[in-house]
Amino acid sequence: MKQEQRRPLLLIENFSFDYESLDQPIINRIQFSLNKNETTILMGSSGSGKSSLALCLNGLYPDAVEGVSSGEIYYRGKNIRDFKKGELNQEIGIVFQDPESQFCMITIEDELAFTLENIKTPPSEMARRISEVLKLVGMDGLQNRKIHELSGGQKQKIALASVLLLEPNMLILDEPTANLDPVSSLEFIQLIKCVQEKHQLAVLIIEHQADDWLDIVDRVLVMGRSGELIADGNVNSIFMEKKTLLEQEGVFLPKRFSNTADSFRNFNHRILPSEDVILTVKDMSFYRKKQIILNEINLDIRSGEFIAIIGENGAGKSTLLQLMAGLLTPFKGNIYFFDKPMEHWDQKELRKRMGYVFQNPEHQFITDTVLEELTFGLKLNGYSEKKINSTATKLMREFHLEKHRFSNPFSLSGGQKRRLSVATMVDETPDILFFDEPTFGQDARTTREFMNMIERLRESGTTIVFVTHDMDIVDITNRAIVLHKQNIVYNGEPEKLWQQEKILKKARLRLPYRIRNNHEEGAV
Ligand SMILES: Nc1ncnc2c1ncn2[C@@H]1O[C@H](COP(=O)(O)OP(=O)(O)OP(=O)(O)O)[C@@H](O)[C@H]1O
Ligand SMILES: Nc1ncnc2c1ncn2[C@@H]1O[C@H](COP(=O)(O)OP(=O)(O)OP(=O)(O)O)[C@@H](O)[C@H]1O
Repeated sequence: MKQEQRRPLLLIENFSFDYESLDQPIINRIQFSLNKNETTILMGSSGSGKSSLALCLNGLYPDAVEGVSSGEIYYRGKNIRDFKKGELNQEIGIVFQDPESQFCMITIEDELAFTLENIKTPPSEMARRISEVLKLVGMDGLQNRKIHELSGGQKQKIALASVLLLEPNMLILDEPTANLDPVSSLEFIQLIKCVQEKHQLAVLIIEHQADDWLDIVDRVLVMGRSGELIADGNVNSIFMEKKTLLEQEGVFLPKRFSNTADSFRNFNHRILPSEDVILTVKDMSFYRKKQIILNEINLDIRSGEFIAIIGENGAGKSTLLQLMAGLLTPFKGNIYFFDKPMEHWDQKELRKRMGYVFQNPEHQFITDTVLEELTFGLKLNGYSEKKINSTATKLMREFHLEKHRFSNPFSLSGGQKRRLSVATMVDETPDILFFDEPTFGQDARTTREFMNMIERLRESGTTIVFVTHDMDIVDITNRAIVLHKQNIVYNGEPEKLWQQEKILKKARLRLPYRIRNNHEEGAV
């Protein structure tokens, strides 16, 4: 533990918080302090209130939401209620779970300049500061790019850059590596370590999977489902002594503390794909604004396969997924679904036979309640009310959304949104399901249940295609497809991919934990 901790930077005393729309407090009489020069990780099951707490800590809540708080929070000894509007945001920088919600300008440069203007940086210094911070987050030279045209991982890096410009004393990062490729994720953690050490920051990281953070974390806090703080201590004391409690709460134990880290390995190997090709990508190229994204791609997908599309941030994974699902049209070449060119399919029929889960769940929501979201597709397909109700009830139970039946989808927690977006696509059994990073933001229990559901879908004949950055999940698929520089650079069994050091390196991938653990030396 680092020294220099006289008065806590942030002191939280008997603090509770309720959303007016919910019948019980989300945060329940919690008490802790955060210190200068200390890195803390906050864990807890999905929906336990971690993001809500983060927003209370930097003073955005309860004012910005229909909610009520009690108890006190002090920053450097001063009650946060007594800070002027906007003052605390400079002291406590927060990178939101959904970085998109953080941006107000069109280009990267304008976004960062806007932040600098807010803190009254002289215009003559702006270009230098922007260039420096972009270099720091690995986005050098991309000043003029439009933010909405960035990949998910690139957006996350810009959100961090924007907060770093404020030079805060405390940094709150809500699932900051969720959309980063494996190597960017490790680099990001190192970046946080450097920034933390250089400025002696207090850092609070909200994460479901603590593994890669362990070396820089001083302290672990865990929120329970009842909104109480159920654990507060150092890494060893929490993950060794409170194992059972954490498992009961559905919190991921870091793999080095867990006996079940390999549990996914038993999945899927007994379900063998058939030889029947259901989808073919033929000589397909795709451009965005004259820039080539995918070049002459050829690919067959067989019925019953479980496929992972992987590669570095911005490699074109989501683009390929959307092309295969008929949501984008190739610039050149063709895509055939059951031997019929995509453009000849009737859209309604196609949507019935294919499901697509977007990287950002919010892009999928079209109604005002969870229940309506779940029944929307079923109604379109003309099912009886009885069938619609029973399917919606089953899905809400399976995805732990019963309590939120009448909640607005946009007010759900990150993990709940992700579960809802998946649930709306599995109301029937389509021929093929495309998932863009379906497991990010999930706790251990919901990830396990999700993977069980994937197995059931495969048993009933659905082909599954994932975009993922989770190499332990890639490890249990039938086939890994690696994208790099507009091309497929690997297309085959994951087991053989793990031996291709050069490909792993250039595509910024890592080995799965089981292999890293077997030969720690030289592991990627
Ligand atoms: N604006 C809101 N209005 C009403 N309820 C909300 C709102 N935001 C969050 N909630 C509810 O509060 C609870 C806690 O949400 P929060 O986002 O804080 O959880 P979390 O621990 O960060 O979850 P996750 O790990 O899934 O991101 C959830 O049940 C959620 O549905
Ligand atoms: N709407 C858009 N307009 C222009 N360019 C875009 C648009 N969406 C994505 N791009 C660019 O296309 C490239 C591929 O993006 P894509 O989202 O397919 O990458 P990805 O491999 O899924 O990345 P990530 O892992 O970060 O989600 C990136 O360079 C991205 O900046």
